[in-house]
Amino acid sequence: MGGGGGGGKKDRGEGLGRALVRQRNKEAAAAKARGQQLVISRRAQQALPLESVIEVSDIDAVLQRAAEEELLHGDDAEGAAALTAALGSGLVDLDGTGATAEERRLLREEQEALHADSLRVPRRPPWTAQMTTDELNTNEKRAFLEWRRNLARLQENEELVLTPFEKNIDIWRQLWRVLERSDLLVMVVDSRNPLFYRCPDLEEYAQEIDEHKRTLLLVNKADLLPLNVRRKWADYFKQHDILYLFWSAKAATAALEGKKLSAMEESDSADLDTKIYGRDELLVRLQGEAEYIVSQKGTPVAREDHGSNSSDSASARPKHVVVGFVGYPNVGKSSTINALVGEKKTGVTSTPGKTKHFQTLIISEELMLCDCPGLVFPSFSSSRHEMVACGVLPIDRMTKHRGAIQVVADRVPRHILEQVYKITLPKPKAYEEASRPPTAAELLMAYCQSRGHVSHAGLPDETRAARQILKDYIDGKIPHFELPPGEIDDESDLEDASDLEGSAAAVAPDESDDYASDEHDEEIEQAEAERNISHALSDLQSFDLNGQAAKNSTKKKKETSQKHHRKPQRKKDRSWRVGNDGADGSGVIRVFQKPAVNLSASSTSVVG
Ligand SMILES: Nc1nc2c(ncn2[C@@H]2O[C@H](COP(=O)(O)OP(=O)(O)OP(=O)(O)O)[C@@H](O)[C@H]2O)c(=O)[nH]1
Repeated sequence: MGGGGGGGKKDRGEGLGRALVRQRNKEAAAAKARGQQLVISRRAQQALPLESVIEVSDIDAVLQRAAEEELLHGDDAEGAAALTAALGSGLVDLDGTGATAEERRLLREEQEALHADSLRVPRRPPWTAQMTTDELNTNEKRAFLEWRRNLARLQENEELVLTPFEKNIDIWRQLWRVLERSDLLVMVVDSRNPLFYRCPDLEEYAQEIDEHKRTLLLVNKADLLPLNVRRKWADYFKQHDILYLFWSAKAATAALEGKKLSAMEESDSADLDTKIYGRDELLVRLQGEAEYIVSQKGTPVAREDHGSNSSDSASARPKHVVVGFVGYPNVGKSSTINALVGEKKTGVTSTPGKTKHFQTLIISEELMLCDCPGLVFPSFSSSRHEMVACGVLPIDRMTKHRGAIQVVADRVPRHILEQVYKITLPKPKAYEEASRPPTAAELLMAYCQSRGHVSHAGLPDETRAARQILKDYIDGKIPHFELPPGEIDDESDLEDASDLEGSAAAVAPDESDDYASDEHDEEIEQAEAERNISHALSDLQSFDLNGQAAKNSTKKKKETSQKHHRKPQRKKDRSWRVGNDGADGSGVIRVFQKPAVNLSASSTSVVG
């Protein structure tokens, strides 16, 4: 694959691109060494596409954003210099050293709790329709830099490790717009670790904009979570007054194609708290919640906007309730929207950070959806490696792969890794703790050996192995999930994990892997995943974190008829994005699908 004749051209292009990147890096390094700021001309900045700026080690990008015209040269030059210095030093080394000693960990936790309030989503400064665009712009940039400065100050505290987060104001502006427009905010999270992807401050911010706005936690990828684990999370969410529901964009998409995932069969026997909602049920619920919120406000649905552009006059707008979708990259926002719309409107890939602009989709006369680009919120604790493993930082930009692989090795039982990959991992030495997880080096070595992956230098090709393993982990081929705080894994949770469709594919060594070449092709990789899934279910009877052999090895896995439901996915196709709504440059799609069953008779239940 990969378009024969284009190879040479592509190579030349990459060469030039690399040279430019190298040159920019050199300039940035030189500027940093001189303690200078890298000033980028206004024209150059305007020409830049809307790009996520997350990787803090990319000093060029950080400085580029920090060098915002007069804001850095104006009345607060001292503070700006401090910000630049802090950004250039503290944030670069995020791998942290603090988690080694127990005392250090406790101290860090204490400090994190103390500074939890400082970890905020940037607020849009107050504005009025009378303000000029320039005024608005400057105010927003100023407030944003102040936010960056506060975070940079946090970094001066040695006990705190701030994870990479979104630093492009334009991406946050997208979030501001979605927040302002939405009646109901849907925070999409990955069910395998919902708290990692939840941002409580965003919920608070929504209520600051309007006290009636509510946030619903859409616990997506629930097809990867056994029923009894969903039960535990349901209890946790209810205890903590979190409005939530379980959902699987994948299952909903399959249902649109007339197929049923095994997770949905299991869901049929679940109660309201733990069931995985279907597409129509979700639409009913979303509209019901949003209408309830609007009724609480006491305003007619064609209400005054919460602060979008003045040209977007209330009278011209239809009577929709608006549901905004937000969340980290790769949690499945686009897949969810596509499933709700009933056809492909937003691109889906396993590469985080693909959605760059928010999109508006009119589902019916009453319901409008807003899809926000994926955002990496600032947080403490989780390491950069963890963020790669959780799919929020792109694998392809990963340079130190062992750290992220260690996250996988620590979380997935040794024997599951062995079964999934049909490899044998070295046992712990006599003087080591018998239950210790494999090291990243051991896992990578065993994987490379079994596949014969050798790099140019004749060494095991760890990079290729690491990318593949991480991809399998993120896609759910390697089963894993977190339990609510305080819950302890028990065997039944683990055994149930073996019933999950799409989990734990036994990936035979002779199968080609997704990273067979640098130009990995997503369609091939998805087709490969399909082939593997069917072998996995019976192999995972003994999913057991403590390494104990599973009982019930005779229990046959349910062979589902939907194993091959997943078609190879295409790359994100954004050709449908045409025109804009005239208000803020965002695309508007009129879908006018037949609304879900009886939307008007929807429930308005609010947990808690
Ligand atoms: N198993 C499973 N995988 C899912 C589900 N929903 C999405 N995915 C996968 O998760 C990956 C990310 O999905 P997207 O819909 O592109 O995620 P996104 O949140 O829009 O990502 P950004 O564009 O980066 O913001 C893709 O590989 C999807 O196939 C689900 O319900 N179950």
